[in-house]
Amino acid sequence: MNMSLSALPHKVIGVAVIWNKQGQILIDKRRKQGMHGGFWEFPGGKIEPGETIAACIEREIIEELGIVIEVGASLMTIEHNYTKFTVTLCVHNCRYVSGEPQTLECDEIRWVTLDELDQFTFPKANEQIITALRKNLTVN
Ligand SMILES: Nc1nc2c([nH]c(=O)n2[C@H]2C[C@H](O)[C@@H](COP(=O)(O)OP(=O)(O)OP(=O)(O)O)O2)c(=O)[nH]1
Ligand SMILES: [Mg+2]
Repeated sequence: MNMSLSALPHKVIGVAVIWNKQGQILIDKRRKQGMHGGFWEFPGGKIEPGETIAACIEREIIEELGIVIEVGASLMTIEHNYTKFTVTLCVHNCRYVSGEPQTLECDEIRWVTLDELDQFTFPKANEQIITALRKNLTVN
């Protein structure tokens, strides 16, 4: 039987590319269970009804990592179809402000350089984000 994409759940996610003063980016390793368990990601999560993207990203980063950031410009918006759901990733560049990152909702946290990103496994949709960061492009 042919399932249309529209039959799948759709998630709209605010995603933070958080830069520190050393030019490193913060990534976290998702917990083992579920789809994309054990993958590395840029922190973020679902946008709640009535919430702006910036407010979502700020809230998610406090909830997941316990740190304060400043949400900056949009880097890009990505639509991606996974087998069991579809996502819109609203990716913003952000600046680290304060606090020590804590593994409140993930297994591991690292500050990495752009060159080091290859050493980590990300979900498929992230290829576009990493390419854009490397090219220092601003899309959308
Ligand atoms: N935060 C984040 N999510 C990403 C990235 N790349 C990517 O494909 N995603 C996808 C994977 C997840 O299914 C989704 C983020 O969802 P989430 O962390 O808020 O929550 P979830 O879907 O794991 O949990 P649930 O509440 O639906 O059970 O977006 C990324 O770099 N960062
Ligand atoms: Mg999340």
